[in-house]
Amino acid sequence: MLIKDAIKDQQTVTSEGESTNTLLAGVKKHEVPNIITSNGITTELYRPEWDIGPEQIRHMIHAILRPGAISAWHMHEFQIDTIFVINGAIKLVLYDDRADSATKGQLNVFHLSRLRPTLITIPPGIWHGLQNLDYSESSFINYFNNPYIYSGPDEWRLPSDTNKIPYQFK
Ligand SMILES: Cc1cn([C@H]2C[C@H](O)[C@@H](COP(=O)(O)OP(=O)(O)O[C@H]3O[C@@H](C)C(=O)[C@@H](O)[C@H]3O)O2)c(=O)[nH]c1=O
Repeated sequence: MLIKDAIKDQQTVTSEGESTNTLLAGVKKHEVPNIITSNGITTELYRPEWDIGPEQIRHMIHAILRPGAISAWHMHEFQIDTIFVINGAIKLVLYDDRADSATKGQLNVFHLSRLRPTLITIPPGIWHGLQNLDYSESSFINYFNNPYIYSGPDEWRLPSDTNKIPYQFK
């Protein structure tokens, strides 16, 4: 007889290894191949004709997270973020609180690593948080459609342990 609290796994990936998760409205995911070369690895991160990222990259940052570190929660009114993990392993959690969104109230959780190079584009209005899952520094680049405005950043925040977002980092 099963132990009372046992929970049966549901499908999480297809036979092609694709997540069965539905992306939040406007969120885009684009895997990019590593080109193995005679001297290393080359990976494209932006092409204007891809259906990912902003029309034009107008700002870019490289952010390093210390082991286990959390960077949450962020939201932008006009900035489109495109995240690519450069090294290590990072959990990216998205939460849709947009009043008119078909996916309002829903979450996306991505486990990102250089082992499966993936670009994630986050539209304005989507709350997002990241956590370094590794035991050493992990880092990501984030390229934007707007330059960072030092005098008035397009940046809204909630504490990483807020109860306003139905997700708790551990
Ligand atoms: C984003 C950014 C921050 N800064 C400064 C402002 C502040 O003193 C310091 C840290 O700022 P932040 O906490 O915003 O940077 P960071 O901790 O890297 O957070 C970033 O996380 C990702 C997920 C995002 O969504 C980005 O918009 C940004 O908020 O760096 C810049 O000088 N230029 C920039 O482009």
